[in-house]
Parts: sequence; C-alpha cells; structure tokens
Amino acid sequence: DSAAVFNWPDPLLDSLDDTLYRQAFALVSLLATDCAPRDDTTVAAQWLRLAYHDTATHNSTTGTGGLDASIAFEFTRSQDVGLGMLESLQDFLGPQNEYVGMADIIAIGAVNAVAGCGGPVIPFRGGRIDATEAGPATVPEPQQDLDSHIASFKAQGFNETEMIALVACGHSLGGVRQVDFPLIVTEDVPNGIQTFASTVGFDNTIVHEYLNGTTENVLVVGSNITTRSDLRIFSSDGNATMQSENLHSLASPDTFNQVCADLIERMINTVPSTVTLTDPIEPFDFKVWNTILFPRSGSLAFLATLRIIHSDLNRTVTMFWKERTGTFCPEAGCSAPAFQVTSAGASSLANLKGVESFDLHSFNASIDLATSISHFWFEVDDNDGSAPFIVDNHGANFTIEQDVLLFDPQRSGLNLTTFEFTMVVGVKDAPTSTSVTGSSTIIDDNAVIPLPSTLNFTFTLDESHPPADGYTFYTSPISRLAFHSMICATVNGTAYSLWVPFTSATGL
Ligand code: HEM
Repeated sequence: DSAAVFNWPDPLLDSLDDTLYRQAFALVSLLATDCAPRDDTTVAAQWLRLAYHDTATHNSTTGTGGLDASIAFEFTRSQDVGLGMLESLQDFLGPQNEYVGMADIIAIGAVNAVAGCGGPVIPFRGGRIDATEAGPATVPEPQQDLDSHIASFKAQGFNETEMIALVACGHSLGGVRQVDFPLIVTEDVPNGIQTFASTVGFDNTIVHEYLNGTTENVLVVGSNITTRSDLRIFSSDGNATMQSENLHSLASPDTFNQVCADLIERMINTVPSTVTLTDPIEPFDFKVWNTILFPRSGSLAFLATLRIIHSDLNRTVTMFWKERTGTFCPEAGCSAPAFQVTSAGASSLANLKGVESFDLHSFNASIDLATSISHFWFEVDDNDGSAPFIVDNHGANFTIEQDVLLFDPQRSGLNLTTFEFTMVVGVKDAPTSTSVTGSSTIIDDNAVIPLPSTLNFTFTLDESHPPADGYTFYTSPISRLAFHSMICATVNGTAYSLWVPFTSATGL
C-alpha cells in the first residue's frame, strides 16, 4: 500500500505524525528507545503484551473487539495481571485529542516497542476508535489446553502456524513475574522474573534456545506441566515452524524479523469491522503546521510553518496567498519570506526511517483586514541551480475555510491569579446572539480508568478585550489538564468550528 497523503488540514494525520516522528511530541517513542528497562523487564515488553491483550478481544466472526483500548476497562482482570498494564496505559496518556484516541497510541507503542528493542520497523496505520466498555475475557491463559489456544487465535484471526509464530515473536521480549504467576514461576529467580530468552532485545534467541534445549522459558520447561503453554504451542506442528532444518523457519533471523513484522502489524491492525484505518503513515516530505489567523492591530496576522525533512540543501521558502474578497494582492499573489528557519528533532522511529531532523520554515504575515485571505501556498528554491517548485497541498491549495471564528493567541494566556489558561477567540461582525462553546480532551492521570475524557465549556463576552478590527472577543478558562480544543460558534444561524491544537494554544 502507498503511504498516507497529508492533505492539509487533516488533524488526525497531523497529530499522528507528530506523535510518531517529532521528538518533542513522541514520548511514546522516547520511553521505549534502547529497549529501556523497567520493573525488571522492559518498557517494550510491557507495551507489546498490553497491545496483544487489547487485541485478544477480537472476534473475527462478529467483527467486534480488537485493538480498541478496551484494555483500559479490563486491566484489573486476573488474565491481565501485572503492574505493567496500568503503567503502560499511563505512558500512553497525552497525545490524545478530538481526533486521536488511546487505541492508536497503544498501536504506536507496539511499533516503538519492537523497533526500540532492535526488531523490525512495522508500518503504522491510524484511525482506531476507542471502546467505551470492556470486551469479553478472551485473553489466552497458560493453563488452557492447545485446542483452546487454537480456538482463541482462530477467533482473533490467526491460523495455527501464525499462532506459533506470534507467540514466539511476543515472547522474544520480557518474561513471567513470580508475584503475578507464583504457580508458574515456582522457584526463586533473580529479580522475581523468569525471562523467556537470555537476550533482552527483540530477536529469535527464544527460538534457538527452545530448539537446542537451553531454554529457561517457564512456559516451556517450568515444573508446572499444566502451564507449559509455549511448549504445547511451539511443538504443535512437530516443530516445523520453529525448526532449523526448515529454511523458512523462525530459526532464521531474517525470516523471524519478517514474519514477526507481518504478524505484529496484523495484530495491531486487528480492529472492529466498523473501523477503517488510514494508509501507512510515513514522515511527510512537506507538512504545513501550526497555522494561526488572528486580528492584530489593523490587519490579520497569519502564522504558518512549513516543515521539510532536513537535507543539506540551503533552501529558501516563500509563502504566497490570495484575497478572500475584492482585490488587494498583485496577480501572482501577496508574498512573504520566512522570518526564521529552525531545526526540530526527529523521533528515534523517524531516525530508523532515515529522517535525522526537520527544518521548520516559519512565516508571520500581515494580511489586509478588508480583503482577508482565502488560500496560501509556498515556493521552494533549493538554491542549487534547479528551478524553484511549488508546494500547494498536492494542487488543491491550502484553503482557509473561514475567517469568522478565530483563535487569538495574543489575547489568550495564562491567568496569573488562577493559574488557568484563558482562551480567547474572536468572532467577526458578531451579533449579540452569538454563542461560543468549546470542548477539550483532558488527561486525568488520577482517573480510575486511565482514558482521556471530554470537557465542555462555554465562552463569555471578554470584558478585558474590547472589540477591535471588526472582531468581538469571547473568553473561557481552560483546565490545565486540557491540551487540544475544538471551538464551535453559531453566528447568525451559521455554525463554525475551529480546532486549536496544543501547540497553537501554548505558542510552542
Ligand atoms: C497462548 C498465548 C499466550 C499465553 C498463554 C501467554 C502468557 C504469558 C504470560 C503468563 C506472561 C507473563 C506475564 C507477566 O508475568 O507479567 C506473558 C508475558 C508476555 N507475553 Fe504472552 N502469552 C501468550 C501470547 C502472547 C502473544 C501473542 C504476545 C504478543 C505478540 C505476547 C507477549 C508477551 C510479552 C511481551 C510478555 C512479557 C511481558 C513483560 O515482561 O512484562 N504473549 N505471556
């Protein structure tokens, strides 16, 4: 499949790209980098197990369940025992907004887990929808027999060979904790955890140690025979899938990586049949980012950034735009040069895709208030003798939908008395009947169920900012737990909406 195309504005792709590839917004990448240790296992092992347990609620016959963050309602079940579950869910809180849920971040976590431990780089697709309640208790358990495991994996969409491989791939990382499974880890082990393999990273040592009889995997050689589920699964086809004589077996490192990449990708893309995922999201060559239009002393200020994957070219970028009504700009459009070019770090996942960093070409244009702005585009000159080229949203132009409801970053700010963020929006030619409401995705770390939730609020006429430049200002305090906000206004019976990402709201 070809990679997803970013047609601005697309808040889902915009946010997912930041979470995947921008260092400053990719905490989910950072935590798992270098297969970081935690709780005597690795962060990656905890994330991969969580992703599988979330997926395990899928029923391929009814098309229900799958990777849908229902694990947030299930993690207290005995089949999900382990402190890694809650810790991982807390790791994943933060990037959510009105477009991106927890389930996409769980999937991003699995991708980063495998890559961060030296495994393959699995493509990521977005657009999962979060469940609002627990799914069935269908996570396979070690004391169940082989037929139950075959049936579980079949329901989840995996045949018997795929079951063997997926378990070997998953159990490449981490191990079994004695506190949680005292009937499986029956002898005292260092740090209270018996690892599945003698290496920490994502590799096929688990397969080799199983085949050559040196394995200490308690689900293979543990004294409790009932819970030797990995043994029953790995040997269920007479070791054909594991065995070294077989060229296409998991004993080959390349085959292991390829089979695991495919199966874990299928695992994270196992979603309810009502969900449609995006094409795989790769770092975008050009990304328009953080645009803000607002009234500023007699004109409209338009802030925009064009993000370009860093290269050694010494590029010059010019922004162009056209009026919304009437005539003001020359035939070729009004234009402004970039006022600064800064470098922004790329995540370790982006590094693995060959992206070192990004160049941010930023613009701060003054737009004529009366004629306003309808659309904009960029001209990029590589300054290497080649002809300058146009970046115009794949021929569709970067269209500014409306200039009636605007977020005002200058009039917004931190209220030093309440320590709350005050958001101010401007409404053009506002009649007294104007109503402005907002909603934010809030992240409450202390909530019993660690899922983002929605906070609604109402704006009131802003007494401290009198009308100016044809705009009337409305204000609302916003909880410090809120990051992104969707603002809606009804003006003269017409509904307008505006998404204010965290980056704009805080001036990052
Ligand atoms: C029949 C199927 C399976 C059974 C019975 C099973 C059972 C277990 C058990 C008992 C543990 C120990 C958990 C702990 O002590 O915290 C564990 C850990 C783990 N499992 Fe599985 N598992 C199965 C399939 C899978 C699959 C398909 C994956 C992922 C693709 C997976 C990934 C993991 C990981 C990464 C850990 C290590 C967690 C850590 O170290 O914190 N498992 N599994």
